[in-house]
Amino acid sequence: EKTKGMPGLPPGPQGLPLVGYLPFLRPDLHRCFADLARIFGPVMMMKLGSRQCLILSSPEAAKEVLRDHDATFANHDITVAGRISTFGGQDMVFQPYGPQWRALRKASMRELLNARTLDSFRTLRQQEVTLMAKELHRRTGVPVDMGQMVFVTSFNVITAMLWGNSLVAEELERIRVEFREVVVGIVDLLGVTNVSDIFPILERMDLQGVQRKMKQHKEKLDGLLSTVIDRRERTVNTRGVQEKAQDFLQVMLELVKKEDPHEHLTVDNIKGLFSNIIVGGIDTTSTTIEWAMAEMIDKPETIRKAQEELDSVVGKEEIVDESHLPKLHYLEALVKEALRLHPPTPLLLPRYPTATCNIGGYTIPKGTKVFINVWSIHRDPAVWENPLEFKPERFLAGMSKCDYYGNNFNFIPFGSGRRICVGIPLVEKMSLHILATMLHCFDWSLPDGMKLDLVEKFGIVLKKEKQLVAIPTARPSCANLHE
Ligand code: HEM
Repeated sequence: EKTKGMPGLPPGPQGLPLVGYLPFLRPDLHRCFADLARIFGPVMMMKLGSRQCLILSSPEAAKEVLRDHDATFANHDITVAGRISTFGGQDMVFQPYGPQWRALRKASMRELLNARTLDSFRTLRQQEVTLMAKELHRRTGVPVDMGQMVFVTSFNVITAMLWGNSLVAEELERIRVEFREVVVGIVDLLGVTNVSDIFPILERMDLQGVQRKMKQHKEKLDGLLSTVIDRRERTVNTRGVQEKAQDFLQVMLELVKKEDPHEHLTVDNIKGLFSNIIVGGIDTTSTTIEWAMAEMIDKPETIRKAQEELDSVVGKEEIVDESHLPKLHYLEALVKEALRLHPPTPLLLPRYPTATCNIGGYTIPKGTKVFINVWSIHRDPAVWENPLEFKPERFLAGMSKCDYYGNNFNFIPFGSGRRICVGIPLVEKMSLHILATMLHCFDWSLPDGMKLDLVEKFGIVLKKEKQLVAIPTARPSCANLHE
């Protein structure tokens, strides 16, 4: 297809009139796209319903979009369910590239996710990780649902940073359980291919019930966040200005009062942002650690190497703290290798161009939905030697300079460019600290008769199909847990 002297559209599979290629897609979308890219190439286009979709599967093509044309592709594509879950798109992820997005991003970076502020929460993270280790110690010899354990720890770390201890213990416990249900529910629904997105004309009919279910989750989330905000407002009012809390919620609430449009935020902006951080940060981080543990249990020599490093850096009988993390090079390589083989967001967060442009020598019409298949880029044999093998050493040798900041397009688990994930500094600390503690304090084995599998379940977050259950056995450093 050619339009007015411009190059043609990228190649791609032919679909049917009206529905396009939709009826032929498999549920494991990342693998399905990868299989098709082997036929049509790394810049591939297909129609899904009324929507033109571009699927990019090579580092070069990703670089064109995320670096060379970053400004044109600086918007995340919002879905009907995404809009509901983010208070009408009032959050950061789905905010169009503009002043409101800038205000949210700036506030998060300045007040929460920069090195200095993150450092000020170091003790808090230590407490939560130690609590996890104590809990695991109590369960020595008993099967533990690893994903759930890490989810609770990540939740405690992140929410304590967001709103400190505004809630009394019993209330916190209740809220934590409800939050987990809501987060899991929202993440699941965000991964559903919703007919309402493909045929906007059908949105009102909500044929799969996705919108109805998402509204229920959003109502619950709204209630939970309102409780947290409400408690804070009351605490500040009764205690007076001098005693007000210094956490992220407090800073955000002050921005509500600002009149300068470059700083002003609404309460829905705060709820949307908190929803991004909780929904987008906790499940992704715990999934990463679950995959890392699963791969390591499958390849026990990796556990042995990680424990040797920990014993030498931390000391056999000491407890890991954050000052050890920069010296744990093998462990860092392990996390990177888990993120390579199992990128938590396998198709990143889809973007769209705000103007018609040229990618890979093809015309990409304005508004096209763009998927970057990071899962297939991370397994591309042209880029990675033995790509299906879990081999952390590759990040110590040839790929040692690969970081998380989207500069090397062979490895982009957090995206790249101006919409790159804001949570990277926190993920780096949390994932290493949790994993280091799990491996330094315990040996791990599978329950009798249980076979490990590494089967994925596609969704907006790529999880293990079956949760990982493993049995901890105490190592010498556990002796220090109860001091
Ligand atoms: C392993 C864990 C995580 C992974 C793999 C991940 C991945 C991603 C990806 C792929 C994007 C889109 C990037 C792009 O379009 O180029 C993103 C955006 C985002 N992430 Fe993360 N993320 C993780 C953890 C977190 C955490 C812990 C937080 C919060 C503290 C967070 C908050 C966000 C936000 C707010 C955005 C939207 C940024 C924007 O639109 O400007 N993420 N993340």
